[in-house]
Amino acid sequence: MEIAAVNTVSVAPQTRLLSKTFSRKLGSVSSLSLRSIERVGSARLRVSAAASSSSMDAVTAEKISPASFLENRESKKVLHFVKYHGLGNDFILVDNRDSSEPKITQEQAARLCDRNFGVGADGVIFAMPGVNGADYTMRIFNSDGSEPEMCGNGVRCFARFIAELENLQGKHSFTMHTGAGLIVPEIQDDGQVKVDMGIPILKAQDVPTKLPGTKGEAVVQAELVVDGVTWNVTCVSMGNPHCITFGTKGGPNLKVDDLNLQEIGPKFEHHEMFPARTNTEFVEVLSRSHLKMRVWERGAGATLACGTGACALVVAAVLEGRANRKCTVDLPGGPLEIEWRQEDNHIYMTGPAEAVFYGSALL
Ligand SMILES: N[C@@H](CCC[C@H](N)C(=O)O)C(=O)O
Repeated sequence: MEIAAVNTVSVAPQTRLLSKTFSRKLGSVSSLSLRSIERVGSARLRVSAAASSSSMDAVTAEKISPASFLENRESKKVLHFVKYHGLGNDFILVDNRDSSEPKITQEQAARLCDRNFGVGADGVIFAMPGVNGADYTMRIFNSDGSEPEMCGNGVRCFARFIAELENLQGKHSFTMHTGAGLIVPEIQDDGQVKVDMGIPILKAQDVPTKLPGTKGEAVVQAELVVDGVTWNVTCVSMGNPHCITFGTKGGPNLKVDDLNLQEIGPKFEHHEMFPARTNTEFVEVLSRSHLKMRVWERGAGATLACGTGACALVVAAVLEGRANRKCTVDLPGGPLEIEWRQEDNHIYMTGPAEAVFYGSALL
């Protein structure tokens, strides 16, 4: 894949996403990076030099180059996107409301997610028409191209993306169909998004894990041998599978900063006990209402945050008697507020989601 630096491209006139409101909002983002991606033919991908500007208003009338971008910008080959992140867990959001088929393939998504040869992201999210009475459908491809059932940080980004597309102001909630069923995000007055993440799944075969149940059908503080070391793990599905550990058998409580995630993460992800692979959360208990975690995500590796992971680990901490039902979870990218509510058994996650740049890719 050949990379060529090209002049910064302003795609504002071509994208319907850049409403006046959106432009104004993006304008308030400091050090905004604008990128434009162009793939020419099948093998070449061009990435513009990232432009830093203290305000969107300063990014005006830039030279548009190369010519092939101009030629193709109105054609079907152009993919317009907006990049969002939730605590550094970053996604390319695609307005797919006119079709129930994703606008790009899983292979194309993996190429766009590449941090050296593409836009760079932990995944691509498609905002699609709703099914079964839901307002919208969310589908997501991981950065390796695989398709997970759910994504917590992605839901918050999705909600903010929909609010921009539909020009919704203030507090607003809607329903989303996902691979994990119906999910209900609510945008708060302060811009944070509170999400009803539904009921955690604990039955071993539904997580799925081949580990035998230790508390009825649930896998709680079970032993898992990884690379010759016995870890204690609890398995929870939030629609997608999670393996949560607070440390090794008989070992001290985890100090998550000391972990070599790149080495240990893949060994959990591909462990034979997880037939659908797994996300893994390594957790340090700071107090009964304050937990700290690092995550190795299935299909994406070490990320700065994982919303479903934060929910799953609070469930695990409660089941293991380590924490209360309402916790602050510190992730590498920042904190999330999580509550596993006794009354309805649902988990609620509250946190931010921000737009960071928009662009176009020629496919
Ligand atoms: N980061 C996400 C989870 C994304 C999916 C995950 N990699 C999987 O394959 O299950 C989140 O915020 O929940």
